[in-house]
Amino acid sequence: MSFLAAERAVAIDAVLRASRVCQQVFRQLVDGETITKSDKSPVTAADFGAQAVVNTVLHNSFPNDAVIGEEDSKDLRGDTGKQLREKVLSLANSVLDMPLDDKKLLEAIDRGSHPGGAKGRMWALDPIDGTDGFIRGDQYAVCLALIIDGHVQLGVMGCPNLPVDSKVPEGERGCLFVTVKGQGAFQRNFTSAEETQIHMADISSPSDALFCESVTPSHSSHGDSAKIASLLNVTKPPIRMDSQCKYSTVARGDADIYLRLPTSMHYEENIWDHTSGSLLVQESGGIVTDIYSKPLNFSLGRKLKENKGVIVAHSKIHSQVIKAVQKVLFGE
Ligand SMILES: Nc1ncnc2c1ncn2[C@@H]1O[C@H](COP(=O)(O)OS(=O)(=O)O)[C@@H](OP(=O)(O)O)[C@H]1O
Ligand SMILES: [Mg+2]
Ligand SMILES: [Mg+2]
Ligand SMILES: [Mg+2]
Repeated sequence: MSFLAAERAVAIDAVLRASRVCQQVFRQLVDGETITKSDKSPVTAADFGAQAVVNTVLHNSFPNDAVIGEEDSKDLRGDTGKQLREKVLSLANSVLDMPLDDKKLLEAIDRGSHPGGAKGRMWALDPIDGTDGFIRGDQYAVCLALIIDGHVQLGVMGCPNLPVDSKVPEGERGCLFVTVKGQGAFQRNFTSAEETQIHMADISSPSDALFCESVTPSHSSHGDSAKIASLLNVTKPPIRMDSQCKYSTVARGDADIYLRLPTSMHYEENIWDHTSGSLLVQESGGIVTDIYSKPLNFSLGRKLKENKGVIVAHSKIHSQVIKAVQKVLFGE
């Protein structure tokens, strides 16, 4: 059996089930069902349901593994959380083989509270990355990755709204991206287990590149990215897309550069916003660093404490992109 074959199969199963939860919620989502968290970001029943489902599936196969997950059960507890808790419970049970009760639901969600670190096996989970996109009906992703001794070894990303073939945007939607370090990057759809290897587009000059970046300007500076594009003589307008679908879009050759440019030097990126996506790009021919050209360091806890921003490009042009980034950000 190949390296991490069992983990790969379990992670695919977990992400497919969690994606079904998200799709169900979207069909039923009504105004007023979004909670605003203390950092002003949104969360829905689907974020909690997807985290409960992934953590339950992982626990059934790998009970000793730690999980670093975005959500916690605070908003689902007590009388005030009863209505949401019931909804999340019924959603989770609709895709699980063995039903959870209230207690097991909350426990499953809170198994995502691991602090992270440099030693051992730990899964990083973003039950919905791009919750803003999810609420709008745009792109979002269920992102799960396995980190061993501080290095991402396996990544699975479910993108329910992403067209299977970008040349047929109105065609079938729902892509699953799977990668194990050293084994390449693969795409399949939600309805068949057949996998196709993906590669970044072979590009030799940044001027031919297509950029992608966040939709929300507070997540990545649109102004700085326009200056970088102009310095690199890029003429095509950027693709704006929510979530780690940006990484998968670059990995399968539909865009060439992903820039995440800090809007504040105080913001620390969450590891779950980059774990599966960064391995996917590396396994399809790209380089992922921060704005200082440092590799992303996933061994320092729940945040990328020693990195600022993220710069993704094909290995042939990454150093030229970094030069332009540094010129615009630091005048170097
Ligand atoms: N200030 C700031 N800077 C950078 N990143 C931030 C910031 N604030 C929040 N977040 C995180 O952004 C995650 C969503 O990123 P996206 O690239 O999808 O942004 S966007 O939706 O396209 O605007 C989002 O992930 P989810 O909460 O999982 O959606 C947040 O973890
Ligand atoms: Mg969030
Ligand atoms: Mg996220
Ligand atoms: Mg999230």
